[in-house]
Amino acid sequence: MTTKIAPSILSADFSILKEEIQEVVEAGADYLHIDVMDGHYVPNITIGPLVIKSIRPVTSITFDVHLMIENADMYIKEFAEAGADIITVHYEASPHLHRTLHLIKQLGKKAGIVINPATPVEFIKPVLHHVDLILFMTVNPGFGGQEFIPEVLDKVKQAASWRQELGLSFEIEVDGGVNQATAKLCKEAGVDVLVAGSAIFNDENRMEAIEKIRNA
Ligand SMILES: O=C(CO)[C@@H](O)[C@H](O)COP(=O)(O)O
Ligand SMILES: [Fe+2]
Repeated sequence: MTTKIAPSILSADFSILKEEIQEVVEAGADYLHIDVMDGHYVPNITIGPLVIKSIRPVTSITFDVHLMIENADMYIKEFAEAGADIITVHYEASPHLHRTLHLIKQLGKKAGIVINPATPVEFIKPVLHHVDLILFMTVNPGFGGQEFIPEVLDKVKQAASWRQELGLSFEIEVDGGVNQATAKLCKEAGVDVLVAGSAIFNDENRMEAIEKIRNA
């Protein structure tokens, strides 16, 4: 199966966000990765449901919404109604994971769980049956343009092997520092979806940037 590419709009030019989105969609993106940061869970503030709602009519591409917020349960319905397709919550910020994942699914959306580079993959084993996607952060969340942390790939391999053993079908996604070189390592480890922000939006030729990562 070919690797899916999810451009992260965190690195887009927000003054022309509509055009930036249209460009990566036309260039062959599979998902649009949307980073939501609250200034509490991570030291940065980005976009909320209002922006997602306003870009929803621009494209029918899958909106992959990465929540880096505290009290996610309070806002999930709003993100679902705004147009999210996949809603991913941080293990580290979700004290009642089963409840949170159930809430996302009840709203008819795909449920994802994300763990930081230093969080052991064993911590999410109890919820593997309840997720559609596992996102492995390959940088510490908060900013684009950081350096890839290769140790995370051992966790990716472990998740891929559990998936096979348990007969599950969740997707494995990585996020942070993905470029042509690191994409190759990710693919070898068993990654299905590569998020890339700066490597795509800092390249004038978005189609070429996407293909370089996809075919790494
Ligand atoms: O969630 C995050 C950062 O917290 C990411 O989605 C970044 O937007 C990835 O950016 P690059 O590392 O690819 O530049
Ligand atoms: Fe992200």
